[in-house]
Amino acid sequence: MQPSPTHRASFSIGSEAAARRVVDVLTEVFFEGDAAVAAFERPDGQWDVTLHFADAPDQAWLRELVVNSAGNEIADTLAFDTVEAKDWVKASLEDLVPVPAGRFVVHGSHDRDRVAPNKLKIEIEAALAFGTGHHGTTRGCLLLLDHVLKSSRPSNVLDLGTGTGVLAIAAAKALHRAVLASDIDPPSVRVAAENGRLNEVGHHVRVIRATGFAAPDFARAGPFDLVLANILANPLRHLASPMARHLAPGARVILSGLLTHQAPAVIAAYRARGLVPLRHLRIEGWSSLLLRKVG
Ligand SMILES: C[S@@+](CC[C@H](N)C(=O)[O-])C[C@H]1O[C@@H](n2cnc3c(N)ncnc32)[C@H](O)[C@@H]1O
Repeated sequence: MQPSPTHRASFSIGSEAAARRVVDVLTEVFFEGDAAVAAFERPDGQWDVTLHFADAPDQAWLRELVVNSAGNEIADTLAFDTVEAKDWVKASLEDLVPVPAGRFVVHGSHDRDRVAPNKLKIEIEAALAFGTGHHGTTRGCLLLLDHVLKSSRPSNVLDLGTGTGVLAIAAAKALHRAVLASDIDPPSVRVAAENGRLNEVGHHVRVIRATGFAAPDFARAGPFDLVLANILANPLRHLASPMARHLAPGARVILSGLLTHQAPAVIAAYRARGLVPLRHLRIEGWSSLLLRKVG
C-alpha cells in the first residue's frame, strides 16, 4: 500500500491459514512503512500476496522470512521484479472504469463526461498515491461514509492516511465543510492537495504530512466527530489510543485496510478505548468497520 513502489515481490499460497500467518508477519515487520503488503483471495481459493518496496529488498532474507512464516509451499512461487511506478499507476488507471459507491462515483479524467449525473463525482488523477476507489478498502470506506451521511452531518472530519485524498474529497463534497487530511508520505500529501483542487474542494480540504497523530494540527483542529482511516491493521491498533483522545463524544470512526481475519483484534483495541462497532463490511477479503464513541 505504499504509494511509490519500484520493487515487487509476489507469491501464492494455497491455504487461508498460511496467508493469514504470512500477512500478519509481513505487516508486523514492515510497520515502519518501507514496504506495502497486499493480499487477495482468488476465486479458486488460492491467495496472491504482493509486496512493493521503495528500495530493493534483500531477496535471501525475504525468502527466509516468508518460507518461515508460510511454509515451503510458497518457495516455488516467490518471484521478484521491478515496476515503473508512474507508468504502472497510469496504465492501471486508464484501464479502470468508474466505481460507484453509494452516492459517490470515483472516476478518472477520461471518464469525466460518462458518469451518472446524479452521483457526487470524485475525479482522481493518475498519480503515485493509493486510492482510486477500486480497492475494496476504499470502496468500503465510501459505502460507510454514505451510510453515516444518511443520518448525520458531521462538522469536523479527519481523513488519516489520505493517499489520493479520495475520502477527504468525498466528505468535503458531501458536507461542504472543512476536512483535515493527513498522510505519512510526502508525494501523497502533494497529490491529495492537487486532487482537492481538481475536484473544486481545495478550499475545504487541508492536507498535512504527519505520522499518526504526531502533529499539533490534530489537537488544534479536533476534536473530530468523524474520522476515516484506511491504513493497515497494525498501525490502526497502535492508533486506537491517540485517536480516542481526538474524538468528540458520539463521534463515528470508519476504519479500513484490515484483512477480515484481523478485524476482531482491531475491534478489541478500539472497544477498550470506548468505541463500539456498528457495522462491518466485507469486500474481497478486506473489512471496513464503522464504530461509535460512547459517551
Ligand atoms: C491504503 S492507503 C488509503 C488511501 C485512501 N485513504 C483510500 O481510502 O483509498 C493508506 C495511506 O495511509 C498512509 N499511511 C500509512 N500509515 C500511516 C500513518 N501511520 N500515518 C499517516 N498515514 C499513514 C499511506 O501513505 C497511504 O497513503
